Amino acid sequence: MKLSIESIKNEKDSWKLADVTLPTFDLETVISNTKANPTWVHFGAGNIFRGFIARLQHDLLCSGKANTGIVAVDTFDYDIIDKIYKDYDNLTLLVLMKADGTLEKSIVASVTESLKGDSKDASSMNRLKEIFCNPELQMVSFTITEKGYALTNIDGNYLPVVHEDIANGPKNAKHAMSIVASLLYERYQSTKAPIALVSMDNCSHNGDKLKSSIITISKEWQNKGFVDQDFIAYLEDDSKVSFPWSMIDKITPRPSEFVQKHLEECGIEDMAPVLTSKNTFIAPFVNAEVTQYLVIEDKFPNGRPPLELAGVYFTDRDTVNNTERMKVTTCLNPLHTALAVYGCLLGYTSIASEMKDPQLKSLVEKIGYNEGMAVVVDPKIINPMDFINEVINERLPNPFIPDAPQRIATDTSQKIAIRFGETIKSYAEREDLNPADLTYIPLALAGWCRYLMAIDDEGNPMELSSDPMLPELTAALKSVEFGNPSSYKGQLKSILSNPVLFGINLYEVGLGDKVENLFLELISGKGAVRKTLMKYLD
Ligand SMILES: NC(=O)c1ccc[n+]([C@@H]2O[C@H](COP(=O)([O-])OP(=O)(O)OC[C@H]3O[C@@H](n4cnc5c(N)ncnc54)[C@H](O)[C@@H]3O)[C@@H](O)[C@H]2O)c1
Ligand SMILES: O=P(O)(O)OC[C@@H](O)[C@@H](O)[C@H](O)[C@H](O)CO
Repeated sequence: MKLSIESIKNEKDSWKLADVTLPTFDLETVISNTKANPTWVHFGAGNIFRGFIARLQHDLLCSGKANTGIVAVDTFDYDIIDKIYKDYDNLTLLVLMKADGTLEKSIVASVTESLKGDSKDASSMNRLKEIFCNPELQMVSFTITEKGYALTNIDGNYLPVVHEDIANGPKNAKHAMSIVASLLYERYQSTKAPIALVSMDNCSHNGDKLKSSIITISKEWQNKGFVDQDFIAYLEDDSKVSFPWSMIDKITPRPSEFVQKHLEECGIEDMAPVLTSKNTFIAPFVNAEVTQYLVIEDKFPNGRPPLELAGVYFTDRDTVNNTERMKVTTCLNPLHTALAVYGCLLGYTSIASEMKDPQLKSLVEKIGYNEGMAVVVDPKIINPMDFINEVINERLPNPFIPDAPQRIATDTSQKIAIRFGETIKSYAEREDLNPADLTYIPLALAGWCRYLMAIDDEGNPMELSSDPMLPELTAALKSVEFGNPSSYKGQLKSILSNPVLFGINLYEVGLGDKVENLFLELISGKGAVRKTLMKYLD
């Protein structure tokens, strides 16, 4: 059987035999409700959206607590829409991987339409404009990766595409932020109805990041006379346009071959993953862990779906901030990035296997328990110690979650300021703490610099995961020779002093020299990465 609306309608018994739970709502009614009155649009139609966010609305639909679905949009990777959404009637086969190795399979059917945010695709863009002009639209959510919000490059100058969008005005916008700003301009011109824009990416203060990028573009358009001051006032009035903060957590790895095989053995056809031209690893199915947390600031000026009934926490901004800092800057994501860079250097392809490596396990324990926890604020709704214990003892070592350091190493330049810089800044702000006393966070940062040399610990060439800043970063390190520390003549200084990368100039807080010295140890020859880890962690 195939993943299609036709099949889930007509081959119910076969799906049951394959142990796949089917939607219990009337799909055609929900599709037509959403066509007429769309309430929720999501930008960034990738794995976490399909495996977590879409499932929440699906659950509300199944329990009769909602009657519209989600419109999924991609402004960046159109292959996802063509090959994964359109070809499978917007359905997702979700496979949750339990700690005992069993797989829980279901079909998520809450996505009723999938569109390309592509100025060359007039029909998609017209439909998007129509949706944004509909006063029923309540929320627009985002999982477009950290780099999706960035308007500037490593030097703080606008990216070429942003320059173009500013010059061209709201028509023909290309960057995700300009596309959204142009759609908001349509809404402003037509109904001025309120709306919430909810970033669900792993960025600190993600709502502010989204707001700042949208307002920056809009103000540039105002300077050029494309939009009026009242549009800016509309965006800045949070009773009209709100940008709630959020914290999202569910380890959602790239599609695994093991899961693909299992599904094919169950008789489900065409399950092969796709690596798109934009480097997205995606499949008709999504494999993810069971654990999940979503905490959202409750600021929805046009109402929202009752997602609390699907397990989402709605709370105030401070609580979201504290949960987000706990997860993204201390208890999960910094540990992930440390495992990512050292895992790649040491030839690992599995996070769970890395957790069996005594030095790597110790590294994440020291970063989390010893260094990060010192500045964590208890968010009250989730206990930080319980959370980190679950991450270190259950989630990361779970052998059934097929996560790889190579996935997590993607776009590290966009994440390092959030994952480590925030803790360093907190140390700098505290009277009783000194960033220069940190050891394991600098070891992770030096590991990333060593990773950028694209040579593994055996001295073999190593493929780097994609990252928009790789060209500049690898060029800066080009003259550093593996096995020859004397070739190091301060090539890291421009990197380590760049607040765009670390959120702070590392030399100003006494960490620049420390990272340089650790880097020298890590480049000293074959096996130097392992030797350095043993020196600091055994
Ligand atoms: N996968 C997880 O475990 C997980 C968990 C929590 C949060 N997140 C957040 O979600 C984000 C996406 O994760 P995913 O697993 O869906 O990744 P993915 O690779 O499956 O999908 C990435 C999505 O982002 C879009 N995108 C990428 N670069 C963009 C750009 N420059 N402009 C606009 N859109 C862009 C892609 O088109 C795609 O839709 C992460 O970066 C993270 O912030 C992921
Ligand atoms: O998704 P990214 O690229 O921000 O980061 C990679 C992982 O650290 C991340 O996806 C985690 O799996 C996730 O944050 C867990 O909730």
